[in-house]
Amino acid sequence: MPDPFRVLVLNQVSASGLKRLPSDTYVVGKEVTDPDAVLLRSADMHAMDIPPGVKAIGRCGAGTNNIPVAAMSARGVPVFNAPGANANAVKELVLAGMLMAARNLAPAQRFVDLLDPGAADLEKAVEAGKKDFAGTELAGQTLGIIGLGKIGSLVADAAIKLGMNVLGYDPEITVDAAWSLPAQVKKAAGVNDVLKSANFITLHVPLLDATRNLVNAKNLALAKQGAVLLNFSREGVVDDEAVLAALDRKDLGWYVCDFPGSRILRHARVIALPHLGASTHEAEENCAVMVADQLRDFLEHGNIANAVNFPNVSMERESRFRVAIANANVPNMLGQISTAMARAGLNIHTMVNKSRGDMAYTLVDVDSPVGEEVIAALKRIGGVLAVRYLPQP
Ligand SMILES: NC(=O)C1=CN([C@@H]2O[C@H](COP(=O)(O)OP(=O)(O)OC[C@H]3O[C@@H](n4cnc5c(N)ncnc54)[C@H](O)[C@@H]3O)[C@@H](O)[C@H]2O)C=CC1
Ligand SMILES: O=C(O)C(=O)COP(=O)(O)O
Repeated sequence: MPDPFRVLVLNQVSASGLKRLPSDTYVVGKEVTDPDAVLLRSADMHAMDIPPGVKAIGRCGAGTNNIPVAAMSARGVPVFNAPGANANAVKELVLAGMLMAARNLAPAQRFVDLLDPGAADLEKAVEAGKKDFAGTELAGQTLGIIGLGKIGSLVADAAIKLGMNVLGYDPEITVDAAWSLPAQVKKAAGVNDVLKSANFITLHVPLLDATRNLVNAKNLALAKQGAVLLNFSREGVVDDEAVLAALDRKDLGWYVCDFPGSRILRHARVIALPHLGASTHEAEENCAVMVADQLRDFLEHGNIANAVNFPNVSMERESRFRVAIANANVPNMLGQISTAMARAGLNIHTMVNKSRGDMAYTLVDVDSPVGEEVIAALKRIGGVLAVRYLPQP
């Protein structure tokens, strides 16, 4: 009986997902030591000393900016995520955010909270107060969407159905995402174009060097007066100081965001939520199940689906003896790998090799057991980052 896989869990991950890792072959929990894999949501792994035995990381969500992806790539460790699994939850909260801003729901709620429940003129006070919270309807307004991936495209679809005009910008849109966009979405030339034209601007990009401070003092100066900015993306995508200045000048009407950094807390025109975008039972379950299944397929069979730093590679088992190799995407790796196997008298039954950027990944099924010396020889090949032997009973 092989040793069970050990999976360290860093956040509150849905039990439905954890159940996908059977207790006879997995030890899963928050106190697990010497883990083979880490499952998490938003815990910050940048400062963490990631144990050398970690073979995979599973982010039960979309964004991986909390994980040192480049360092994991250098170790040949895939970082899995759950594309689209929480997109509907975020879309619905974006709609809520637009409505909260358009209808002044936050100050209206505060007004009602302060009414005296015992007052004889309660109804009169309600009717007198409501004029301060009159708003606008969404239908007919223009929504600008920056980032048209899993979330952005769902937001576009919902906004069109609400009667909004939609303007989208995504310089790296995938073919699949482009196909899933409603035909009515108009293409913007850039962030400036979106800011100039939209009454509502919503951000759905990952936090990358290229997207840090994507919305800043320079482009906020172009915003339509009273425009509403929604940030369900990440804190660093927006320059908070610039937003505060734009709110104070009344250039922006509202800032709705899911990341209540210290600078924006308690501003009267900021609607801040505690990173709630993906916090629905459905999204938590979808993400955890998707990532746990991907992690299991990788740990047990070496197959890779939805790793942000690896190609998708999957191969049906054609023999009981499989070797999985992560290597740099440079010439002659396959030649060296097959030579090392041939030297040990191993016959390759079938193999698959794919690459993505600097990373390549190879699965090799051989006809007979693989000795430790072969695995050691494969590890010694320059450019090989990680080697795993995955025999089946
Ligand atoms: N508030 C919350 O709880 C949640 C926040 N998020 C955040 O939303 C982000 C997006 O999530 P998904 O839509 O699922 O990811 P996705 O990967 O499907 O879409 C991201 C899109 O952004 C585009 N993009 C990249 N750089 C861009 C740029 N400079 N300008 C315009 N577009 C650019 C990409 O081409 C891609 O189409 C995540 O990376 C995460 O940071 C995601 C889920 C929940
Ligand atoms: O999926 C994402 O990128 C999110 O921001 C959701 O984060 P969470 O899983 O709720 O900690």
